[in-house]
Amino acid sequence: MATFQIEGGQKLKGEIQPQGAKNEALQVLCAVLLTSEEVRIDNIPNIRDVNKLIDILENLGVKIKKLGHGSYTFQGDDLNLEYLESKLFKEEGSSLRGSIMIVGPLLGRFGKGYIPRPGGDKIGRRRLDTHFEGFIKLGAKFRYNKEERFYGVEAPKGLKGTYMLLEEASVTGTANIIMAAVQAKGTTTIYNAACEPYIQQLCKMLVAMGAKISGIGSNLLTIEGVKEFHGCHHNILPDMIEIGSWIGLAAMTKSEITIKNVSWDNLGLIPVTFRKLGITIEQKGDDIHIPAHTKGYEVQSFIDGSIMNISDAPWPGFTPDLLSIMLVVATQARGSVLIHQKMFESRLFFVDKLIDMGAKIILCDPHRATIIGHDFQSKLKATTMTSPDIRAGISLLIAALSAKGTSTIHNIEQIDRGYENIDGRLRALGAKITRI
Ligand SMILES: CC(=O)N[C@H]1[C@@H](OP(=O)(O)OP(=O)(O)OC[C@H]2O[C@@H](n3ccc(=O)[nH]c3=O)[C@H](O)[C@@H]2O)O[C@H](CO)[C@@H](O)[C@@H]1O
Ligand SMILES: C=C(OP(=O)(O)O)C(=O)O
Repeated sequence: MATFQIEGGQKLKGEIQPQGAKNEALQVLCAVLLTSEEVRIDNIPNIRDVNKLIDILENLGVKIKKLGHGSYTFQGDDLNLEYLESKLFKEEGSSLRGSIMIVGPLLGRFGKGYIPRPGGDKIGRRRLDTHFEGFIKLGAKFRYNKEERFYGVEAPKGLKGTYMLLEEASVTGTANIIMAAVQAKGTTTIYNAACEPYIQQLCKMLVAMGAKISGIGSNLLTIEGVKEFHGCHHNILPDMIEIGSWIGLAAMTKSEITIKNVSWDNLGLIPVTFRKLGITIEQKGDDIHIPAHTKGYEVQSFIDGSIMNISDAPWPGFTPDLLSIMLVVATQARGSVLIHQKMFESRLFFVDKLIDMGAKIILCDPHRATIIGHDFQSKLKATTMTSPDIRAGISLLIAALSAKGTSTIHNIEQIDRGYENIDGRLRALGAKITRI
């Protein structure tokens, strides 16, 4: 278990280039399984979860060439499907959430797809029903080995297009079903589809490979199945969650930071939501400039004067992955705010660490926390803590960077799951952080 030691209270300054998006990378990497031709993907982030998925693809027999930083080619022309029933796959496949998305492409191409119960953040129940209900609708037979926690779907005679209304707009579920449906016979209509930029990017890549998809960007997708998929060249968008993390970090440490090439058009409500906390976000071309908030930032109120409430919703609503960061940034705001995490039931428990550091937070229930900001009148105090999940981890790191004294964060592998060389990039901005 690795650890960060952070000397808080340093002002940071400079430019940051966001990494490629983790959640998009996990989808488009699985899409290489659709074709025997070579697929090139650029801007792949060098993070733990993505590297684990690349290892899984390699063990499945995909030929992988690294062309340069973040650029790879993949060719799945001679796959080793026996790996799917091996002990190694049961270990590797269960270590991240994104591995679930190999099932859809494999089911469509080879008539079978298996997966151990996938891992990912321990942030509450994470069901897979949407994925498997979708495959069943497309004609697959489903089986689940409870003892081994091993899922399987099979469709030896191929998949058949159909209409489906998803029970939830599941991100990985929608991606998985799309990658199966593009290979099904006939037309599939998916209503209540998730439509995050990750999904839009996946659909654009699939279209470049030969798929026929309309409704991209909406929650109603129509897919005409095709037989052949070709190679393509895909470029991953900047990671909007990482961009939000840098915005929060800049505000809370009163630092002036420019985030380069953010793909502003794909940020949805992220800038508007940070502005609700009073944070100044300047758009300069496709960059975001955060000036030093020397006088702090003031929580806005609603038109009727009622207390600010920030909550998550499926896209184009505000992403749940930035609520932990919003919460930590609110601890130094002028004013109060209610953070409502509607999707995940265990994602707010990390606030006890912030309370230890002196933050004024009332955890109302597992989904809601009220934060009474300090307006920098009182600094958070350094402490020793353990990172419970990826976004709580980065939030605790932001708290430690703004705190008085030296903090220690254990289990930073959680942060490394989604943030590329976070300590090196922070040091380049002037932070005092060591990995031990
Ligand atoms: C690898 C990956 O891409 N992970 C992302 C993906 O996870 P993932 O695809 O696993 O998450 P889902 O979209 O399936 O759902 C996440 C949670 O939200 C709940 N839910 C979902 C949809 C809905 O309409 N209503 C609802 O309440 C689900 O019950 C579940 O508890 O999407 C999540 C939700 O944006 C993000 O936090 C994760 O970072
Ligand atoms: C919840 C997240 O990731 P995962 O779905 O991979 O666990 C996240 O990225 O915030």
